[in-house]
Amino acid sequence: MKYEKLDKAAIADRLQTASGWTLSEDGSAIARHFVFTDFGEAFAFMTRSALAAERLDHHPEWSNVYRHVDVKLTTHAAQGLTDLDFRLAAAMDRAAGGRD
Ligand SMILES: C[C@H](O)[C@H](O)[C@H]1CNC2=NC(N)=NC(=O)C2=N1
Repeated sequence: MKYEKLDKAAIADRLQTASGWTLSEDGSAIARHFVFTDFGEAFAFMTRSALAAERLDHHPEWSNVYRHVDVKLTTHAAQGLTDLDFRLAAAMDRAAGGRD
């Protein structure tokens, strides 16, 4: 698959509608920390996110401790951010709201 790496201006633009996500220092990834009421809610979020990731064929780097989920999104094949990262970020935001 051909991945089009976003430039600085495009990343800044996409970040405006990805509230809660922060850009890594080197600009190659976005990250968000999700907190849920308990482990069950965190894991349900991860399940919904995993299904969204499969649909997009784009996968998160993440870790889970109890009710916390740390997510980092980057496109390995492009060694930077692409449209897919922001699409997955939006899907994960919806998954956190239980709507995905
Ligand atoms: C063949 C398949 O499309 C690729 O291996 C996909 C799978 N998921 C992926 N996920 C992420 N985050 N980056 C990738 O480059 C990537 N590549």
